Amino acid sequence: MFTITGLKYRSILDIQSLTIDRPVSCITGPSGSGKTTLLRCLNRLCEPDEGVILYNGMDIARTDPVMLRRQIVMLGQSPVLYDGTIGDNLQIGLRFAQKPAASRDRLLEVLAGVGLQKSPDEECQTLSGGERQRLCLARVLLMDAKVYLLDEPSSALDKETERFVIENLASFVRGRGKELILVTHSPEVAGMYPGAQIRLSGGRTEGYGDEQ
Ligand SMILES: Nc1ncnc2c1ncn2[C@@H]1O[C@H](COP(=O)(O)OP(=O)(O)OP(=O)(O)O)[C@@H](O)[C@H]1O
Repeated sequence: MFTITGLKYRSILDIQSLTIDRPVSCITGPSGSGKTTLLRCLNRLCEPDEGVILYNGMDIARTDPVMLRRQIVMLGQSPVLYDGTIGDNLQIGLRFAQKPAASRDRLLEVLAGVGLQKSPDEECQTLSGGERQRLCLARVLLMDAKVYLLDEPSSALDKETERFVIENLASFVRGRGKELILVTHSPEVAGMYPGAQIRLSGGRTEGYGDEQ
């Protein structure tokens, strides 16, 4: 759960009060309204000029950023794939986080969770844009974080795959007491969580869920 008070970041964000307390929340709003910036503030990739962000009651400004980002992981809009196999690309996030490597069964499980029916041994150079996006998503899910901040995770997917992936993500976080906050331009995705939309306009919140 995040509690945001008096948040200001440059001239981009000005949020007086916002509590994000649902298992799955969507940040929506026009291009340039500050959605990515808000997401980045939640794991200290952006440091606000003013205001306080509490995560489960803890002031994130007073938390070690590396420790914080182990619990609160972010997947940006243009994640990087490395040369090598699908398996290499899945394990690399764990290696960077100094976590033990995942078993082959676990790799297959996360790939299935994002609807990617590929072998971990396959090279990733030939993957399509939507397959690459899902591989990056699977890499982040392997991190076993408490909160997943996902910036347009389904932008390259067809509607059917999008629904499959987002529903799987939602049941993954709900089943394990985790949280998912995703930025989306997709009316279909936002429509799946009508009570949990944070609507941003010009860096200000227009409402969250039933608050409006
Ligand atoms: N580090 C920065 N320095 C200056 N301006 C920035 C910085 N980061 C973002 N901006 C500007 O802040 C505004 C909000 O950007 P942001 O990426 O948060 O928007 P967004 O709502 O996620 O947009 P989109 O839907 O197009 O991804 C934009 O006008 C952007 O150009």
